[in-house]
Formats: sequence, C-alpha cells, structure tokens
Amino acid sequence: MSLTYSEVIQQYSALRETYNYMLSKREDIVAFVRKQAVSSITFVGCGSSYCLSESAAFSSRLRAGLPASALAGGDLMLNPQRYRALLENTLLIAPSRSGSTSEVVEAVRLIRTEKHVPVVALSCVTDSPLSQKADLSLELPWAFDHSVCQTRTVTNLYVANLLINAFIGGDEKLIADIGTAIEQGEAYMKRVESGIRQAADFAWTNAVVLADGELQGLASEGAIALTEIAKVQAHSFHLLDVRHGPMVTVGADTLVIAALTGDGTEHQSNLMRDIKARGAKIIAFADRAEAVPQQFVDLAVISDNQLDVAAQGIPFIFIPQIVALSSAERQGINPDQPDGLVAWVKL
Ligand SMILES: O=P(O)(O)OC[C@H]1O[C@](O)(CO)[C@@H](O)[C@@H]1O
Repeated sequence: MSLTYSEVIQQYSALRETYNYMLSKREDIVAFVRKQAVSSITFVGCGSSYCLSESAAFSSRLRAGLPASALAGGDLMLNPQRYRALLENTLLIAPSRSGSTSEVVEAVRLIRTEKHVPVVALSCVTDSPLSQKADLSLELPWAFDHSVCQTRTVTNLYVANLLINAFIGGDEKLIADIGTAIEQGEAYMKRVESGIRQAADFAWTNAVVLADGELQGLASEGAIALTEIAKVQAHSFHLLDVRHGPMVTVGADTLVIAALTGDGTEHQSNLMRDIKARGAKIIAFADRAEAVPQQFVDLAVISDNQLDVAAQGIPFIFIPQIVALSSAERQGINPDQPDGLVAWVKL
C-alpha cells in the first residue's frame, strides 16, 4: 500500500480531529475577525493550497458576507505593490500544509513592510515559519501528509477554511452538515472506492474535472492531484463552461469527473449526453440519484446525504484522489515519488 493511499483512507479520522479543534476555536476566530474590522478577506496559497484558496474565497463571498479573493502565493510575492488596493483593510488567510512555502512566507513579509496586514495561518505544522508571522495561528498537525502530494491535508484544510467562513457568517446549518459529512465518511469510502477504480480502469490520457461554485477550487485540486500523482493532463472547468472551448479535447481518451447538483437538471443531463457522445467515460457525483442521468454516465457516485453543497466537497474530492492512485498503479508509477516534485517549494 502506498503512503499516499494510506493518507487518503485516513482522511476522515483526521477530519474528526479538525472538526473538533475548529469548533473549540470558534469564539477565538470570530472575536479575532471582529477585532480587525476588515472589509475583505484575501486567501493566499500555492499549488493545492491555492486551489483551496479559490474555494475558500468563494465561500467567504457567499457565507461570511465579505468581498473575498484568492491570490497565488508566487503572484503576490512578485507583485505586492500591484495588489495594494486589493489588500487595503483585508484579512489575509494562508492555508499551507507546511507553513514553509517560500512564496507565501515571503509574500506575507513583503506586504507588511509598509503596513500591518492581519494574517491567519492555517497549517499542519506546529510553529511553522508562517505561524510565527501570523496574528492568529490555527494548526492541524494530525492532518499533515508525509507524501509529496497532498490528499488528506487538502480535505482538512478545505474543511477548516469552510468552518472559518461558516463561523464568521453564523451558518449553523453548514457547520452541522460538515459534521454529518465527516461522520458518514468511512462508510462512504468503503461503499464507492471499488466502483471508482473500475470506472477509471482504461487507458485514458486526458482528465476533465467539472464543478461549480465553492467546489470549483476543489475540482482544480482534483486536477492537480491527477497530474502530480498519475502524471496525466488534467484540467478543471465550471460544468457548462466545458462547452466553451475545452470540449474539443474531450474524446475517447478522456475521463470526466463531474459534480452534479439537483438544480438545472435538464441542462446538466444534456451536458452529460454531449460529453458521452464524444466517447468519454463519465464518473458523476451527486448527493441524490435523481440528479444523475444514469443513461449517459458510466458511474454514479451518490453521497446519499442532502447536505449543503459546500459540505458535498468532502466526499467529492475522494473521487479524483482514488482515480489518480488507481491510474498511477495501472501505469506502474509510484505515487509516493512523483518525478521532479518536492512537497513544498523552497526558493
Ligand atoms: O501547502 P503548502 O505546504 O504551502 O505547499 C503547497 C504545495 O503542495 C502541492 O500542491 C503538492 O501537493 C504543491 O503544488 C505545492 O508546492
């Protein structure tokens, strides 16, 4: 068993700790954010952590009632002056497994040379360089992935970001739904893993991950996981946006992973029909069977819990993780040793 696989299947035990830890910090987080009296939130991260930042910024806009954006750590490090207006009166939140990625640590230093910008560090290492710079440090060491590629860590950072937003916005339903998704996780993984492996067991070379809203950043993370673990070309798009260009790459060599929702079912069904007609294989994820046009998809992965859509991201990300691992195994690639990658970048 690869280290990466063992971390994937341990993600829910780490999530239980993360959930309890974040609940225990709820008052501190809310008091800290209120005290800063910020007018926006800016998330910053690199690679997987940037994808999570995209999802988190979307959640802030929807849930925390604040304008929010996501910046890639390298972009912010290179261009701190260019983003001055964006950073005016903002709260910077930096999710990072290592808390050591050079671009993020250096970006935080640079943007503070003129003015103090409040920073929340969210990392899986105790007392990391990022934590040391932060005004509020949230640490999830039990979620630290020892593999180069992040899997368990990603789900845990996703949940932590989502809870921060839910706490700020007082979204009790989302907080409860995240707890339910975590409780159901072990049974869900056991129920769906072998079907996902079977559906992905063909010689595909192109992967397309589709999701909307708060799950779009997670879909991008799914594409990164597929690329770094299985060394395949993978891209993510919003559901219907795949028709606006990327469709030309969809063919018999393509595996599509799509997060469907219960809304606009006819349009989503037509999209699956059109993708199927191009010869691709489709793994569709949804919270209920009725949301999936079974006649057009090769596998329907149903979480069977009608929870808040953002909580659905937790079971959704398991699909690209397992597809990436099974593809690596099929190609004889060791998922624990991705060619030319390090766990985090030190410049
Ligand atoms: O979350 P961290 O520790 O800042 O590191 C981000 C790193 O994680 C990765 O996504 C690996 O999974 C790399 O792309 C990136 O270098």
